[in-house]
Amino acid sequence: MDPHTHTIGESSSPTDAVKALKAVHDLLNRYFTKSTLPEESKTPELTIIPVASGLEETCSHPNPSPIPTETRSTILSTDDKQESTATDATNGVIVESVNRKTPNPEAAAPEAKLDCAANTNGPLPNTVKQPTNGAERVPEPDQTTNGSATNKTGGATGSFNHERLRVLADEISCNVDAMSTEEAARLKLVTAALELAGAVRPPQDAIMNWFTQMSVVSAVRVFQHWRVFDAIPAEPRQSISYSELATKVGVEESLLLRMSWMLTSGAVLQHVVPDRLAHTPTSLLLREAHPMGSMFKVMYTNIVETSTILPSYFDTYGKREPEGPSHIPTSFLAGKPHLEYFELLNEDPDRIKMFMQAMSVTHRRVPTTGMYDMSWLLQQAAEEPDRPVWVDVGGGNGHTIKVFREAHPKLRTEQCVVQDLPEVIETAKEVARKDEKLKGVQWVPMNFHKEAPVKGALIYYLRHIIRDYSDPVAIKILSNIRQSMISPPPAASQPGSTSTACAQSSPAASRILISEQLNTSPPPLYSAFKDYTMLAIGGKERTLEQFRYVADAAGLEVTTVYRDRGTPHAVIEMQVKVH
Ligand SMILES: C[S@@+](CC[C@H](N)C(=O)[O-])C[C@H]1O[C@@H](n2cnc3c(N)ncnc32)[C@H](O)[C@@H]1O
Repeated sequence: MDPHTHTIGESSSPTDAVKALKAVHDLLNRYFTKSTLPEESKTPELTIIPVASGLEETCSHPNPSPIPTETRSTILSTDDKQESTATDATNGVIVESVNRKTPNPEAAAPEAKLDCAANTNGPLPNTVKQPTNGAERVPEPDQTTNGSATNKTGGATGSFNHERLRVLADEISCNVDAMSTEEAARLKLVTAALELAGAVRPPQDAIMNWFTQMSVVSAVRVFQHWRVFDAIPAEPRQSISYSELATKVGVEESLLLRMSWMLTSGAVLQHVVPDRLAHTPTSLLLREAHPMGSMFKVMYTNIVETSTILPSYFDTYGKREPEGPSHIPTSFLAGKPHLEYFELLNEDPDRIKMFMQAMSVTHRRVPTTGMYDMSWLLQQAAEEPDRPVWVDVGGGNGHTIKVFREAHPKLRTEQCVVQDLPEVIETAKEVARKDEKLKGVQWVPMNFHKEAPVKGALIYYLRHIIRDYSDPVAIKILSNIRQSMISPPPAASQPGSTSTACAQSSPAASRILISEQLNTSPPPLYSAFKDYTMLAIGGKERTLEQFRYVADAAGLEVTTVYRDRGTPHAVIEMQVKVH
């Protein structure tokens, strides 16, 4: 074989991975069926905090059916002061209708009835408990994609919960066959494997593992800065010698070599015998042009760089949640504490561009469409053709509207509005001029801390907005929108409107849809990390109870929660409080 060529990911093809996992499973099974354990591994049992993961139930289904990502049937009957919950077994969305006196119009639609018998997948991993009262019932989300919690296995406490380890081994086995075709199966497998690895790792190794991860992260950031990832050939089976690469990026060869070792041993790059370097699928994502490369830089600043000033930040502002929107850890780090996070980003055109590029990867991990029942909305939009239907508050360059329009072509651009900061809108409008899919969209510059200029829209959509802010700031943003929700829609207030349909039906009440993570308390690792990154910018991820708190303080109430099954993401619907 030509030593200068190789196959990316050669050592870990899917077939090898499957064989390896099966072998691990067999080994573990043999190990667990042994009646005795070595004396030294027997440590006193410690208290284990139960955190439901849903893995146990999943395991009764070795080959779950794929979860379609589009369209969700819904709901629900809505009784006074009573919550109801249903799981759309076909499509994987959990819908909760909560605490609303007025029945939802869509609840009566026959096609909206949930048919649990149609669930051919067997019981869902996150079966929801029946409600007891309005405040208590917060069903556990499917945490299988959210990271591991070794306290379930007892590994982190120095003892082992063998039953849990068996469940994990089964989980790995259950999902091995399906993982190459089903994203949900792959995620479950990865999560179980991580938890298993964490559980069988001695505590010292766990901490040593943090050091290796810190070193990998540090070396990645330096290589990004030197543009090393862009200097390595990206074509399959290509590599570059260390000496050629050193010349290309202008770095001493011996230094480049040492830094590369961190990344080849960390499986970020691939060493090709005898003296060459090649990309892996992971390092390809870290190149300049790739959104994940931008996301890495954003996270590096918000987590790693910010961590260096967090102690002095809290010494300065007090050991409490940042109130924001200015005087937050990231602006303190930048030496410009008077700025808000987005003011800081907007100061530097390259930085805001990088941020926007980074945000585009969230669509893969964080579902945008597919959770909310759009059928009633599209029907209402047709009945009120002059009314603004979809106001995307903090909608950036219209990327989310585009995703919705692709999924729901009946959503007319003329009824869609994108609102954002004036500088963002200016650029977005320019770009959108060449984009057929955004033709007709209205672009409205605004500041959501001060106003909500479009009155009486059917939906005010806030994706990844509220979580950027503390409770007082979130309450102000929601209160501003509430003011516009209680103002009449333009069609109703404009005499001589061309709409005839409008005259036949009364305008539906405005709703707010908040699309972001819905936390549990305590959250699993992946959700906790996201909340931690929000702390750096003065924001927070919220539980349902915390959403209810900000809604109530803004004169709103949470009416329905549409929870995605595969991720901790949800759409939280709010309406103006009626009592
Ligand atoms: C985290 S991004 C979310 C973008 C988009 N909603 C999404 O889900 O991808 C936050 C957005 O809020 C906008 N924004 C920040 N501060 C704002 C303000 N005071 N008024 C209006 N928009 C603002 C930003 O420019 C940015 O587009």
